[in-house]
Amino acid sequence: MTDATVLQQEIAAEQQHVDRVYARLVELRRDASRAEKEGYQLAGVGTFGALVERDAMVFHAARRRHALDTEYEGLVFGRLDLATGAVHHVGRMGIRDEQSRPLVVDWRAPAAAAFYRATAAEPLGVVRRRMIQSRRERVTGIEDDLLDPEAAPPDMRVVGDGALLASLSRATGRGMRDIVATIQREQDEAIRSPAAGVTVVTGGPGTGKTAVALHRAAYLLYSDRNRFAGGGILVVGPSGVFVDYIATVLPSLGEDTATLRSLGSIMVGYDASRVDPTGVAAVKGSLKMRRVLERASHDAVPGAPTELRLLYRGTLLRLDAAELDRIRRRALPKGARRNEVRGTGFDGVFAALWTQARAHLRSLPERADFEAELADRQDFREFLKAWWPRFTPMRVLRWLADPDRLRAYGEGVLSHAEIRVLQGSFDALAEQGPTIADVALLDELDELMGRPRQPQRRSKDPFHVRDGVREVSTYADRQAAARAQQIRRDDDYRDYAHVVVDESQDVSPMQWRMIGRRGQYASWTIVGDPAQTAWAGDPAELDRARDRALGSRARRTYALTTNYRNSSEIFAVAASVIRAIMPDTPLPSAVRSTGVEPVDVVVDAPVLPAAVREAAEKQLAEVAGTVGVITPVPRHDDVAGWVAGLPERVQVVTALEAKGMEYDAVVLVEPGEIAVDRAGVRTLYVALSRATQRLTTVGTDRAWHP
Ligand SMILES: Nc1ncnc2c1ncn2[C@@H]1O[C@H](COP(=O)(O)OP(=O)(O)OP(=O)(O)O)[C@@H](O)[C@H]1O
Repeated sequence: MTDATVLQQEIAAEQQHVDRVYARLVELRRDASRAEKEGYQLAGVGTFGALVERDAMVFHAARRRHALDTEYEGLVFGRLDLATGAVHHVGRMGIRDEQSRPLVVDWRAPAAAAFYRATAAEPLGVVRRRMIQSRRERVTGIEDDLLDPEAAPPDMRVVGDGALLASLSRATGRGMRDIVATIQREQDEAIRSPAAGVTVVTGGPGTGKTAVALHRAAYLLYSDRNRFAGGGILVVGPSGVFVDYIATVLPSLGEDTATLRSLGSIMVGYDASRVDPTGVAAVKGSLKMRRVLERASHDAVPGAPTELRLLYRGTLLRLDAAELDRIRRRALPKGARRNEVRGTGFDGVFAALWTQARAHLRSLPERADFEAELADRQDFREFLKAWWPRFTPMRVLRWLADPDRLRAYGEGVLSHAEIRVLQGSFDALAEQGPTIADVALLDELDELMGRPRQPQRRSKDPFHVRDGVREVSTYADRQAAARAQQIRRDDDYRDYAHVVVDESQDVSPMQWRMIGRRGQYASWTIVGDPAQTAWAGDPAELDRARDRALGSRARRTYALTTNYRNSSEIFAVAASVIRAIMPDTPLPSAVRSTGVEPVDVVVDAPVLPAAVREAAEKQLAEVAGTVGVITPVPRHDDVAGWVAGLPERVQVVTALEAKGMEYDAVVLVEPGEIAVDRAGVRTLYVALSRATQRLTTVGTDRAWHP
């Protein structure tokens, strides 16, 4: 029998099983829909117990049906033949037949762990591991590993090779794909690490840290759904571009309950994408800023009235600047939150006016009436509003655009050089909104000042209350509400059960404080690579801030060692750049070779635009997937103009936005302008390690190359 015939026969055998699974899926879907409807009909009974039962039934049925719909594609992707003779099929979700015998084991279940972990050296009871590739319901290919030849029955067939390599060579789309079918052993160990404490995953470029972090979120949701779906999982990435890139992975695994946020959008109401130059970001990210902001949050309001003059029953009552200052300071001792003690400040004004009135006026009403009289006066109310307004964090941060205020707040905390670095960096706040680094400052101010009291927002609740039980009016409402119920949280929700921080090497000390506020009761997964950090500040301070956010929780560290993204030719260039400044940093080994060497183009400045465009066009012709054009931050808009009109597969991003991203081909513009200092060299290392197939560097200077 030829190899091709054997393969066809094995495919046909797997197809039979897959057909059974999909037939069962149709039944399960029907059952789930029926359960949803029956749940609804329980409403007619009207007892409290029945209503609660109905809520639970409809909710679970809706969730199950949703999962059955989303995990349809590639549902079964693996098979284990065990030494005991047992056979398990592994897939995106667990499915049982009518007698409750497993047809598919969920990839996160303990029984599936061997699929990812068994090796020839340590087969874990597995004789043959089979990867099943399919397109919708059709099995298209099979790849086997014979792990324990001694235990193999004589008729066992082994077909194909290189499932992992085949999957790595597929073209890159706009979003990251899930790797559920080809998770490697060292990755699996990190994914299934215990839920408690802190799991730290390190590894060089392309080692699957992001993929691991996301699959870990899915694993935690599976292993303890009540805790993690109930409390919520927050996934933090560096930029909006990155969050878009990873946004589809969890839904593709049937999970849509995690909250994804970039560092610029963790705080409610902001979605920053502007970046500061690295020197500015280093000062803004430093813990010294806490003291600077604390001073700002206690300072007098710019342009506020410096005296109060009130004509009261023919007598002038007057509080001068010194008196008002004294009242403010007394109401706002160190550590007090300005928005929360506003009432105390007003009480101070009333008290000072009362003292004066008593000294100058012979007949006076009761004090309460005196205060009521004043409070009724428009001019007095306007004074109070201007003297001690309700503060938003943005309002106070904008004060730092004033050089005198910045100098006063920074005095003795920041060096003169640091104050100079910050000067001007808050000027664009009003017009362009905050930078990513500013958002952590706003969050700190929010914490320092407390919230202005806001009118309670009426939430759109589809339920109404009947006999003390929440009710909805229509079947459609109930379905929608049942699905939305578990992900409906307060906008400013902070009590996450788990926090995943990706690209953690770029989280500044101030940003660790911002994230830490959202994970005080959480367990954590921290993923990163110190060699890729763009942080130009003090590394020891970074460690301290991270340690404080994580507290005394126990830590486990996992190191990933294989680069699955870059061809070995491309990674060799990236590696030479980082070795020049960090000779001892452990580097992963790239598993795939394409035989295509990266190209370095050096041109004169006037022809740079044409050379960049030409390089992008060439790569479009050579790869089927995405082409990333990576630029120094200040050049982004110019370069976008140079490649305007090229197909959508071409994406222009700055070297900072390229963090965590992946493209089939990369055109890297002016690498020398990125590698201006040590932090810049690390950023260049990131940019050079984004491509799976092709890399062209185009610049006016080749000195960046070690
Ligand atoms: N086990 C695997 N099977 C198939 N593909 C994988 C596997 N592990 C990682 N990959 C692929 O390798 C690429 C890199 O993965 P990922 O982006 O998670 O790496 P990373 O360590 O976060 O990289 P970086 O630090 O450079 O941002 C992705 O395309 C991912 O799908």
